[in-house]
Amino acid sequence: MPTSSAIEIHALTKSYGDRVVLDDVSVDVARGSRTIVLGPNGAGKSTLLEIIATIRTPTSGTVRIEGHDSREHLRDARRSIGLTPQSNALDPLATPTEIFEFQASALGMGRRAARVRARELVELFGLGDHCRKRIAQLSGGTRRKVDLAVALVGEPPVIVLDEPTTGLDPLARLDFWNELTRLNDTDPDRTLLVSTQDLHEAEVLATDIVVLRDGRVVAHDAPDTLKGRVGERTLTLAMADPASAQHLITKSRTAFQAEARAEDLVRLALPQDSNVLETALEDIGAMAGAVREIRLSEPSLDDVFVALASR
Ligand SMILES: Nc1ncnc2c1ncn2[C@@H]1O[C@H](COP(=O)(O)OP(=O)(O)OP(=O)(O)O)[C@@H](O)[C@H]1O
Repeated sequence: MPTSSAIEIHALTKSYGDRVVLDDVSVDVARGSRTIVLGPNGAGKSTLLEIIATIRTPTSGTVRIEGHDSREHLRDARRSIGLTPQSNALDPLATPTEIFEFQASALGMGRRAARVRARELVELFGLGDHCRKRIAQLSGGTRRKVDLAVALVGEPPVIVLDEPTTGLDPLARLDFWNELTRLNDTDPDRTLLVSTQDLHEAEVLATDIVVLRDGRVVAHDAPDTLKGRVGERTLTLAMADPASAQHLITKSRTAFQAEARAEDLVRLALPQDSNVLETALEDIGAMAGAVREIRLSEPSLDDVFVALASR
């Protein structure tokens, strides 16, 4: 019976000589998720992704891709996965169409099927104007799209991307993120596993986050759950005067507290999944004229990273 995990990693270890780079890593990546791997430089992100993509071998442990053990059933595991590597590895003198057709042939497609697939990918990624230019003539953002398209030639259900938007300008990044979410939205069973150093990228894309530190998994959860673990959502109100602040603290059914830095400020901690906010807003509504400003702040992935990824 198929499991709900697209990737199952069990007791994975990778050592180079005495140096342990991945230390007993066990993670299940949910099918259809966009799972982001975070961690400081040298944490082992690329090593983990490359082992999953079957281009490095582990020292011990197992990886299953869509149920295929990557040692015992390497061909099936490879067919289930597409990798967009960290650095741009495309032939600068080839055109996107040539690259797609070459990759399709390498996957065993006949010439006609390869041509059809190349045309589909040009269409899918809006590469019409670029498909006959050489890679060296394309912008960084367009090259990254070609990298992603290459990973998709064989329509694998799992796509692995190692730091996909490094070096792209903000608009090209936005465009690339749209492509990634679209891929996932159009096929809810398609799984994306992405490593990044960019916490904004993680914020935009992640349905799940894995935090690696020193080759170990120190957290694996939904972004909001991780944020809830390292901090709390807070409602802060600036009241018209200290008397109104005091009035709200005494009258509200919720636990508003005075803010030490100013007498007209009050704050309320908002636990996840509770109706404290609803109650607080009703109480605030009753004295709306006395409220100057309302601010809702949440812990961010920066807070998660600092708390979990740094030593
Ligand atoms: N072929 C190798 N031989 C020896 N050590 C290696 C080799 N490849 C990687 N390492 C070491 O393994 C550790 C993890 O490297 P890896 O590239 O997986 O980390 P990373 O989290 O992707 O880092 P970054 O964010 O800087 O890309 C690093 O200390 C690196 O020096």
